[in-house]
Amino acid sequence: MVPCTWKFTKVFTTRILDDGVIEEKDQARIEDKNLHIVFVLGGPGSGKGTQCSKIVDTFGFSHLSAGELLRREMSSDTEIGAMICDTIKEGKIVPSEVTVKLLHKHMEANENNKFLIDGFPRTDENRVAFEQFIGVEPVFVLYFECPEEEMVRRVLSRNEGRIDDNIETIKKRLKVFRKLNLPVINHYSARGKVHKINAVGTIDGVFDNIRSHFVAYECFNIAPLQAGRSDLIHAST
Ligand SMILES: Nc1ncnc2c1ncn2[C@@H]1O[C@H](COP(=O)(O)OP(=O)(O)OP(=O)(O)O)[C@@H](O)[C@H]1O
Ligand SMILES: O=c1ccn([C@@H]2O[C@H](COP(=O)(O)O)[C@@H](O)[C@H]2O)c(=O)[nH]1
Repeated sequence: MVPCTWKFTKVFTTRILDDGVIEEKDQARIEDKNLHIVFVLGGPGSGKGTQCSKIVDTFGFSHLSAGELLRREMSSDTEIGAMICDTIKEGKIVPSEVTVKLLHKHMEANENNKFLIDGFPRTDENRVAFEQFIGVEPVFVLYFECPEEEMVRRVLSRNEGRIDDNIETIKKRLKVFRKLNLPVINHYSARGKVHKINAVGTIDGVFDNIRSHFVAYECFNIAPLQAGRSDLIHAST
């Protein structure tokens, strides 16, 4: 599968506002966007969310943290919310169908076509579900390498009140990471898509290593697609 280049069409959503005014909003369907997806993977506390904010500011991607979307859904007073809560407390993985639907919903509602998907796919089953349902593979994958002691230290001092930031759950999350998440990284590694990032160092120092991968990608894959930028392809070959 290649980065998808389906034709661009629009759908119109109609909404009646409180004052009776009819609002028509044109929205690009996800199937019709020329998507550029980067998966951001690494163990708990390796710094994925922190670096995603910097990538958003510098390269104009939209950030979708699968964990954050699930935590928001968890606060809804529904059966699914309760199931997500139990799963997260145990450091286990929420069924693919739930997570992929949430990601799809947010990608469709967002006009951007460049997405950082943080903390997903967690399992091979997640990966296959995403590729089949969304119909696209990532253009590349960032993998944050960080020693486990450092990840534990960071998570325990994060102080955001998360139900899974305690030593018992962290041990379970690390086990799940080794067993289920590493095979996903190996899958993409075998396809030459993984950029390993040394996640130890200052936040700006780590970002310096990440930056070059986005600069190279934008230069060869995004800028040339924009009208009048084909000169960049020729200039660099
Ligand atoms: N390079 C760094 N050096 C020291 N601390 C860092 C660094 N990067 C992030 N942190 C801190 O470590 C904690 C975890 O970072 P962050 O939330 O970005 O990790 P994450 O990989 O997104 O975690 P999770 O998968 O558990 O959501 C935060 O408190 C953050 O401020
Ligand atoms: O795709 C996903 C992402 C996350 N989860 C669950 O959420 C927690 C927290 O995720 P973070 O990425 O660390 O914010 C994770 O331990 C899983 O329980 C998931 O099931 N599927």
